[in-house]
Amino acid sequence: MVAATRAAADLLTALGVDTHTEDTERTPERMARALADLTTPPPFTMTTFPAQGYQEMVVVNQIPFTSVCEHHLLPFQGTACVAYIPAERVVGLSKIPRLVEFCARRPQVQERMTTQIRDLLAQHLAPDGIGVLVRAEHTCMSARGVRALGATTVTRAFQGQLDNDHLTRAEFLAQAGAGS
Ligand SMILES: Nc1nc2c(ncn2[C@@H]2O[C@H](COP(=O)(O)OP(=O)(O)OP(=O)(O)O)[C@@H](O)[C@H]2O)c(=O)[nH]1
Ligand SMILES: [Zn+2]
Repeated sequence: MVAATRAAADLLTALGVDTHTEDTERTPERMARALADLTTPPPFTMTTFPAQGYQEMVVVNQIPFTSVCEHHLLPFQGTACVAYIPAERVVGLSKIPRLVEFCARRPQVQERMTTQIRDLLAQHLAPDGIGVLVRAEHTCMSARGVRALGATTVTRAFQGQLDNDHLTRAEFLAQAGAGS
């Protein structure tokens, strides 16, 4: 963290921010820690169990996440809805928000985060179908630049039955609140 703290101090100084007041003398260190927290994926392991005859869609909705756009390193925040149709196994439910967090806590673009969630779930679980819908607000688009406060971006990724079967996909989109 020493190098990052020094770099943060240099950046703040270059921007004309005083880092020598009582309030701001530890700001470079806090800034370095905060940015490391936002850009370092936590460890991730998957736990699965036998499906025991369960064949219907499993939907985990309203999963909150915070990521940072790789263009401005500013946060984008929102929710993900992740669904799958089991083949042989089901996944430990908490592992789905953990998977979302694993994909979010790194410099990202929303589209790639969405497909990474799908592809990692496919790799670890091999289900019959996957649907991912991510809805987010980008502060690089609301707090600065175009200042489109309240604009939300929706991205989706599908695989297997959710990709091929329009009725199944429509059922997922209704669950994910895609129309709202
Ligand atoms: N597709 C995509 N674009 C993103 C995402 N996050 C940020 N961006 C965009 O990345 C683009 C970078 O454009 P540039 O023109 O290089 O940067 P800029 O001058 O800061 O652009 P403005 O934001 O329009 O002021 C902007 O249009 C951002 O809105 C994302 O997750 N997905
Ligand atoms: Zn951005």
